[in-house]
Amino acid sequence: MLEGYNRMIGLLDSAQKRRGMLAICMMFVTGALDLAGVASILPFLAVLGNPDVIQTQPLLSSTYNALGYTDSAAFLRFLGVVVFVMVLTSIAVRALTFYLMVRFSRGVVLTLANRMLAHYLSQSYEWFLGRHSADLSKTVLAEVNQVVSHSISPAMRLIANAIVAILLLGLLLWLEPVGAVMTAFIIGGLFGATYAFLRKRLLAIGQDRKLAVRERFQITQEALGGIKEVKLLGLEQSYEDRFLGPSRRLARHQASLALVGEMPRYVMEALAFGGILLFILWVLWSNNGALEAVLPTIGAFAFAGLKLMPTLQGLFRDIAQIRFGRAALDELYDELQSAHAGDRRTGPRVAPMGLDREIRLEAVSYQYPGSDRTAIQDLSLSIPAKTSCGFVGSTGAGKTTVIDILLGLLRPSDGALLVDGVEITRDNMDAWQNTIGYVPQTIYLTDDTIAGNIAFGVPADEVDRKIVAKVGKLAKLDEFVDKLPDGYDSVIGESGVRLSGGQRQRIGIARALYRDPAVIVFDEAMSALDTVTERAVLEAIDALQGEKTILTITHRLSTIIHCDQIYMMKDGQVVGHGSYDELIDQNSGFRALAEAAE
Ligand SMILES: Nc1ncnc2c1ncn2[C@@H]1O[C@H](COP(=O)(O)OP(=O)(O)OP(=O)(O)O)[C@@H](O)[C@H]1O
Repeated sequence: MLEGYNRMIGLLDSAQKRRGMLAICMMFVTGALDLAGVASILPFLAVLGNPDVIQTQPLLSSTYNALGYTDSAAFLRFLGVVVFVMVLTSIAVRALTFYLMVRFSRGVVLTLANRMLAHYLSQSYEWFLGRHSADLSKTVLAEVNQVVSHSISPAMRLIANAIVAILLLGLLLWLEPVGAVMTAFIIGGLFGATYAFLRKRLLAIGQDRKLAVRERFQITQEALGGIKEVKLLGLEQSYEDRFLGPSRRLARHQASLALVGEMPRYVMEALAFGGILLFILWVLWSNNGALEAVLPTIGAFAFAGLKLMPTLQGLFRDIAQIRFGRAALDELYDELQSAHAGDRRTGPRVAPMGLDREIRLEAVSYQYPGSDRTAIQDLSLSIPAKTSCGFVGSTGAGKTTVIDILLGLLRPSDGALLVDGVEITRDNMDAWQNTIGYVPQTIYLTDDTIAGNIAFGVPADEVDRKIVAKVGKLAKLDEFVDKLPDGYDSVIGESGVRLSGGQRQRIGIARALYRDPAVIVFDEAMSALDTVTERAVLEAIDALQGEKTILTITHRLSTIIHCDQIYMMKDGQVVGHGSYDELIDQNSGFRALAEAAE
């Protein structure tokens, strides 16, 4: 339990720790005011039972005289008003505490979710290769809520309620030590035994809840992400069935937790009722049946018991919730502790380092994390500035890995990436990456205008229209855009103009060109295009020859016919190098590829 508390504190920043302390204090004040309400009943009941106590009890008689009362009925009314005001105040403070608590917990959800997302985004690209994106979404969107509602909030209530319970028990002890000790033993024993019995089970269902939530995220992402295949293969029912399993488990565990939290209440109500009856009889017997003498004690005991019951019930429910929430808390905490930060770009955009002479890979090897073989072995190559270079090879040859190394997304396990003779390290990585424009196989379009999509990531009011028009022309996008009623302001994406594959690809090229990079990487960018569209896109690329350094990886030889040099790859190594014609002459593997493509 203590370790759990330490972990929760570790998740909060210092302002939240302060606010959390304030909320706990307020919860305690609420409890204490409740207690004061109970205590204020005492004199009221005493006077109600026997008005003579006004004279015999020193505190009552001095108040009575100080306030100038002459009539005990009027004084009783005054005591009634005092009790009522106490109760009202306690209700008002309770409402304020509730508000503070809600604000605090929502605030923690907000900042923790942001912190989690920032933490993920700051991980290296390599780190993401071993992760399932549904899992990361789950932690940011669901687990943060879970940790706040089932760990942090109950833990705070627990502290405040524990103090109130101790005070209430103290009051009972003062009123009637034997009865109080018996009450503490019976109720404490009941809760203790129930918790001991359920401890392991609570932890287990908390763990399985986490797995069920993960499965739900994965199934949803799979079904909606691959909707085309799901529809074509008629997999709707199968996904619905798969989703039902974890959903049922989740519902069952939540219901179990709610039941566990409430369980002792029913037994306790029966016990408390019987206990109070027994207590009255016992107090009467020990006072020889003088009811009015013991009425205040019985009344206060009953009231304090009435308050103590929900407090202890709340304590038990919170302990059960914390146990149930432990799996999610541990996951979030470990997640924040484990992965290292450092790949995050902060501050203003660094100026591109540019490229004057060459990009060079020197004896580079790369092994994917968790893989037992090297994807790239001892690879050396040189790409002069302002030339074009193609990478070909069958699937699994290592083309993507080489490009990811050139992009600085993967760090060589051995060897180095040099740009104009300078090794690319963590320190100059931003400047190198800002030198590159990247065109992937599938262009990710946002629900924005064409101009917004070209100037991807630039705030709308900072988009440079002249550059948009210039790169649009270079990417051969202008013919299509000129026909649209709103031109570059036409909205595309989910709610706008539908685009063909070639048009998407040309938006991708314009996007890569927007920041005027010295290097452009085409990563299978033509694979999904038909040959006519490919030719049109290639014309756009041709226009860049001699201006930019162009790197292309592809399966299709037609894409790289005009490249200045081509690297043919196999099993992570270069097995052929030269111009298209040279390779056709000299490399049988390349010839076979070319023949297969015809
Ligand atoms: N994330 C990964 N984890 C482990 N091994 C990987 C990973 N990605 C690729 N590999 C392995 O590295 C080798 C090179 O893969 P790479 O993706 O670079 O080839 P490629 O030539 O680009 O293939 P394709 O044309 O199919 O994209 C392959 O053997 C592949 O199985």
